[in-house]
Amino acid sequence: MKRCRKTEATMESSKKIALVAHLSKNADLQAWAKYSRDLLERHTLFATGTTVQVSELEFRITVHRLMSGPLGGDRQIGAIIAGEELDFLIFFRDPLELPPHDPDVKVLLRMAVEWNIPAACNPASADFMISSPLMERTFSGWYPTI
Ligand SMILES: O=C(CO)COP(=O)(O)O
Repeated sequence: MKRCRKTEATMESSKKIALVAHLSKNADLQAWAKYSRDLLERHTLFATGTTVQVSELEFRITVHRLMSGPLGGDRQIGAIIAGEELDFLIFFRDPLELPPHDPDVKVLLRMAVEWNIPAACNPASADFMISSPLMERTFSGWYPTI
């Protein structure tokens, strides 16, 4: 199998962050976003359909709206990753229930791993990652190229 080469990439101090939550985890994301609002507002935010409504309405955080997850939102985030326009993924998944678009979820998480995107799938991981000193400065990592 052909392997990818890794090419250096730099994240700026203002990160591009995608926020996603499955329906049963919207309350968790809401609570986490409220707690982390001051940190989040320094960055550029993207969110899928329902998640964006929760974030904008409750906390007045401006986010770039993507499609709802079941209608292609996860794949849109994957495309943003492939376009080298995403630095960070916060995705509160429901581990107990498979959504109808589970294949899309798997692709998104696979892409986050492959593209070396920090991905937090629960509030504690998100807390540790958003409070990292690396969030406030440029960071040199790598991304895959064939
Ligand atoms: O289903 C999702 C991610 O897989 C999230 O989609 P919504 O934000 O539209 O609920």
